[in-house]
Amino acid sequence: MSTQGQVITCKAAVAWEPNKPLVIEDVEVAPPQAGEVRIKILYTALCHTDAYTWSGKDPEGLFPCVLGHEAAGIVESVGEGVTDVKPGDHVIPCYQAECKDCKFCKSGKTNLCGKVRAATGVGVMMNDRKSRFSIKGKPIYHFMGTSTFSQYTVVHDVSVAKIDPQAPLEKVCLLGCGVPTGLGAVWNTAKVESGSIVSVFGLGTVGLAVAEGAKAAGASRIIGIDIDGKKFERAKDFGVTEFINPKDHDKPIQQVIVDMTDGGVDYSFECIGNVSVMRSALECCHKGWGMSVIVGVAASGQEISTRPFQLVTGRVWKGTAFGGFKSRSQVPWLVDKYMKKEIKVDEYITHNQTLSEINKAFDMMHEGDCLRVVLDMQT
Ligand SMILES: NC(=O)C1=CN([C@@H]2O[C@H](COP(=O)(O)OP(=O)(O)OC[C@H]3O[C@@H](n4cnc5c(N)ncnc54)[C@H](O)[C@@H]3O)[C@@H](O)[C@H]2O)C=CC1
Ligand SMILES: N[C@@H](CCC(=O)N[C@@H](CSC=O)C(=O)NCC(=O)O)C(=O)O
Ligand SMILES: [Zn+2]
Ligand SMILES: [Zn+2]
Repeated sequence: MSTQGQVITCKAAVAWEPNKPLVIEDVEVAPPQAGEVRIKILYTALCHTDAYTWSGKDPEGLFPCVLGHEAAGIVESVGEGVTDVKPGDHVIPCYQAECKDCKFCKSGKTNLCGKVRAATGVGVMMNDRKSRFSIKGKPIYHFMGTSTFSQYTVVHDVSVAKIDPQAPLEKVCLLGCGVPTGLGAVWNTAKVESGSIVSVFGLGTVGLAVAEGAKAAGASRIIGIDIDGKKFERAKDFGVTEFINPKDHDKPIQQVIVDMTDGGVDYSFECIGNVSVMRSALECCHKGWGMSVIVGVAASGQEISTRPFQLVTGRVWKGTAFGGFKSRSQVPWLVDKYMKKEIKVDEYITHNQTLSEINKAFDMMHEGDCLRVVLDMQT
């Protein structure tokens, strides 16, 4: 029986309050309005940004909400005027939209899009500034324009990438966030050249994807820095050539790196979300040209600092959102690269769980051996 035009009642993990366990609830998901798409989510991974917002440290965090933004699914129905996808299409929801028409999209200078950001930042849909999720009439906020911890979600059409239907959704869900962010930080934001010396702070999924991207770009040395020494062995498989544990050194870590690289690295990447490490990442860069890219998301109220002289003497400080990838145009390309075995995805999945086990899955995510946990949403 078709569900088009009907309210769908399904299971979703609801964050009622910061830091309180998520609760699996029966949630009503309204039909998509004009310019919207309702997606049956089959698989979602957990990202540290979900945990960050859940913790209450995100200034944009709103409760109650349905978190989740790294997923894959199948279009169930579309609203009026939606032409780029149709029911049955395999898709990846994209928290970074791409309308191809706004000032940002047309600039050729950024992957940020202005079309729906004002609505997604406050947990509602553009059309009527309301949520499509409710429980017994009480609205539940959307999150990042994706809310993938629900068996069905509604997103804006500019936030949907249509992908190869042959691609395994239980794997390519990862191409909704962490892996593209690391690869793109190297390829799009820093534009690392062959022969470069690179340092990566934090060897979780994002940092390992930076290493993978740097290896593909032909970096001559890839220095991985992590306070958890257990991360080092696995990181070799992603391209890391040298390892430093800051706990093994008395000197500031930036000085250790400057000393071992004849003046500093060409490119550094902060993949943790720690503002003190962001400073170290900048200051380990080579005078005159070294570039540091902030990838990690820092808590509300945190600020970065350095001596301005670091920038006066030629170091460059940048940041990246979704690795600078234009989502609707380039996520399908990333899926194709995965299908051709040109990028890793499976290797980042260390755990599998189901939606009902989501709280356990978040506990796992915080364990040292975990990269990504993928949830099967339909069991
Ligand atoms: N800018 C963007 O578009 C995106 C940003 N992110 C952010 O990227 C960050 C990294 O994400 P994941 O790799 O999934 O996280 P993760 O928690 O798996 O990895 C972080 C790593 O940093 C290490 N670490 C922690 N403190 C450290 C310190 N002081 N010095 C050295 N290493 C330290 C940990 O041991 C861990 O291996 C998070 O802040 C996440 O929110 C994630 C996706 C997209
Ligand atoms: N809401 C937070 C900012 C969170 C943030 O920086 N998000 C990243 C993606 S992190 C994915 O896991 C991002 O793309 N930001 C750009 C954007 O438009 O949101 C805060 O207000 O601090
Ligand atoms: Zn993420
Ligand atoms: Zn746009």
